[in-house]
Amino acid sequence: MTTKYKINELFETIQGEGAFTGQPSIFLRLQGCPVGCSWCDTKHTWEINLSDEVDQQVMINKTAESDHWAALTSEDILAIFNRQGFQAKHIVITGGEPCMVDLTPLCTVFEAQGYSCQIETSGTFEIQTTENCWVTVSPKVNMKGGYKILTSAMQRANEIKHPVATEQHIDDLKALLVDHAVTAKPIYLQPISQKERATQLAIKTCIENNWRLSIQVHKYIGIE
Ligand SMILES: C[S@@+](CC[C@H](N)C(=O)[O-])C[C@H]1O[C@@H](n2cnc3c(N)ncnc32)[C@H](O)[C@@H]1O
Ligand SMILES: Nc1nc2[nH]cc(C(=O)O)c2c(=O)[nH]1
Ligand code: SF4
Ligand SMILES: [Mg+2]
Repeated sequence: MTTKYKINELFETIQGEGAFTGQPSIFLRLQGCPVGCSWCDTKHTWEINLSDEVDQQVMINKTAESDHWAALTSEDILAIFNRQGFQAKHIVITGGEPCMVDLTPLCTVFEAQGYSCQIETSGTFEIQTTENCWVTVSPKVNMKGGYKILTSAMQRANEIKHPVATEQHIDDLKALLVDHAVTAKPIYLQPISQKERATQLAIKTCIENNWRLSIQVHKYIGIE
């Protein structure tokens, strides 16, 4: 049977985070995440209720965040890209937690059509995707769901992007890098929710450690 993915949002915008910041991108937001970060931007994606399934057109036409999702195959998704006239050639698969499902079939189809793929993941599930896919791991420590960061995810990561608001978050990241033997990867600090104190902490810590700053550009310029 052809795999169907539960899609909460599908839109074209500018990537606002990490190494691809500034890149026109098509975003696919998958439904479902059990990790439970208290400051999560996308709490509307957490629960998967079968009663929240909607038609693809209803999902695409959403004007506000909701927990509605549509079940789509890779081919359904490609057909929507074409119908919408999207020009971006980079696809960001996020959520929710996209790595709860095997993304290999999806990324294989996209890459065969000339797209590059990127996954945004918490690193708490096995990362199943193509070799060329860019993987952004944003490790989550001590969250409500109790999920643990996998060493395989830290090793697969092309970049590590850590949300920070307190010194504890920096200490958590340093411990993770040691525990999972991570060396020579780009490390981004991302201030949580544009808070002034978090941003100052991130700037200072980036300079001290030769890490990079990711400031969720889309929120500053008011795009999706
Ligand atoms: C919404 S998550 C979805 C993908 C995946 N579950 C994850 O956590 O990486 C996408 C990115 O947004 C970050 N994020 C979520 N809420 C945030 C917030 N309030 N401030 C800064 N970054 C946030 C996450 O850490 C992650 O890098
Ligand atoms: N513009 C834009 N860039 C993003 N980068 C990561 C996002 C996410 O929610 O995963 C995101 C998002 O929601 N919008
Ligand atoms: S892992 Fe990602 S989607 Fe899940 S709660 Fe945390 S930030 Fe939100
Ligand atoms: Mg977002």
